[in-house]
Amino acid sequence: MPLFRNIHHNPHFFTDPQKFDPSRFEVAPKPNTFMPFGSGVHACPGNELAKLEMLIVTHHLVSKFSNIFVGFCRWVVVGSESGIQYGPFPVPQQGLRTRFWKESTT
Ligand code: HEM
Repeated sequence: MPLFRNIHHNPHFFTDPQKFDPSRFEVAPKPNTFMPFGSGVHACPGNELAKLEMLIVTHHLVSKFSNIFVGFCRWVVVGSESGIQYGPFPVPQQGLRTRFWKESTT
């Protein structure tokens, strides 16, 4: 399995590769420089399911816990927002504890 993290953080392909900036993956600088789900015969078979789940979660966050027109969110990260652990994929260290709430807009 290629070291995807090394490719995604390679300074030959990306300027300031350690900076959290997902937009740099919008257009891959070269073929096979953005492989979040791997490639080849062992590429992730859960690819489409994972993307669908992320879309659904984002939909609920935006439609139930924020208002993009007024510009507010009803969620906040509780505790540390920094720190990454690799196992081997990067995830927030000790999870990303978040508080959500609902309130009346009237
Ligand atoms: C954001 C979510 C996910 C990411 C980033 C991800 C990423 C990956 C990567 C990088 C690989 C290795 C590919 C390679 O060796 O070239 C992999 C393999 C695999 N993934 Fe995922 N995956 C995700 C979600 C899922 C889900 C939801 C499932 C199943 C429901 C799944 C099942 C698998 C399986 C079974 C393999 C092994 C495939 C093989 O070795 O033939 N993954 N995944």
